[in-house]
Amino acid sequence: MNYIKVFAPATVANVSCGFDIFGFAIEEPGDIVEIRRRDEPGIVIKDIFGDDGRLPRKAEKNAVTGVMLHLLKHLGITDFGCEVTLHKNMPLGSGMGSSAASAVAGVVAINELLDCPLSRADLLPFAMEGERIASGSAHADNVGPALLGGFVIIRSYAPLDVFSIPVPGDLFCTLVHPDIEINTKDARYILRDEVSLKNTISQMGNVAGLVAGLMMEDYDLIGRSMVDVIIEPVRSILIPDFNLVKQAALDHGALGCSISGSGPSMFALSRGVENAKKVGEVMKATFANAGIEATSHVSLINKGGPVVLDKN
Ligand SMILES: Nc1ncnc2c1ncn2[C@@H]1O[C@H](COP(=O)(O)OP(=O)(O)O)[C@@H](O)[C@H]1O
Ligand SMILES: N[C@@H](CCOP(=O)(O)O)C(=O)O
Repeated sequence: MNYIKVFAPATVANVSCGFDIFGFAIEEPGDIVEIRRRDEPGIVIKDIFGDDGRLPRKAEKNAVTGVMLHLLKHLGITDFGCEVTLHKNMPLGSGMGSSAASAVAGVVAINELLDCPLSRADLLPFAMEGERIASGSAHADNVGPALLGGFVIIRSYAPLDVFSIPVPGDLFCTLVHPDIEINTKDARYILRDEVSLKNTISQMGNVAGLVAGLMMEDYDLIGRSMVDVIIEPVRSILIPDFNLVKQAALDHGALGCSISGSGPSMFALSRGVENAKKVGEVMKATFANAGIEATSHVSLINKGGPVVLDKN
């Protein structure tokens, strides 16, 4: 095989109460990566579309190619050469798992081109290195679901223990991106190191309730459990009119609403596609009242993860 083209989806990380441990993939948007072999060894970035020239062109500095270098090193391959084209289909610093989509598409593509020496699940630590390149932190709650699909739980980072759980069939995500930028690195820096016992107890109850709600298809329990007393109060100040946008979503039937990843995107979960669309409209309108343009995506939870679009 000389050429491959791979799609990897956007993701919603944290899912309110599960900082660094919960995430799910959505259907669209997602990044697309093309890799073509070349005779000379080394990975070069040929083109990046959709980033307005902002992403690093040096292979080791870009999440899409940095993960490829990590994988080649692990496999002891020194003579491999390729050109990489990245189609960046979502904004940077969006809270939609933009860097993760690139990293996952990149690592899946090169693994396929090498005839799959590793399983998809075994690619996770390499995809996490893409997050380290992007934000200085190798969190797995975006790359996990982008790679494995579905609603993913990171039970432990050391050792890495990651798995997907079932979700109700009529559960829809509304993801709304206001046109501002927040880098994950900055949004992690402002978090406090210490958490009170009271907040820990409250958060643990909601984490347990959300998992149980998803697995038992109990929509009310899902909604009651989408409460984050630790991270949301700190980060929401970075998002203009956060409380109004959240309240608008809840007033129009969302089960729950919170920050997507480190923001500025916000997500809501709803029962049924019509409800999810309505919630998207009111969230966008509330941002518009604050003078902020926003775009929305309504999606089922994407159970498939990355897709090979073409190869030859
Ligand atoms: N392929 C890539 N796609 C997106 N961001 C990348 C990529 N490679 C490196 N980065 C860097 O990662 C940062 C954006 O990632 P992050 O802050 O986690 O945002 P997001 O929430 O959108 O993933 C930017 O500083 C960007 O330069
Ligand atoms: N758990 C991470 C998730 C960051 O998600 P992103 O989509 O903003 O990159 C965090 O909250 O820092």
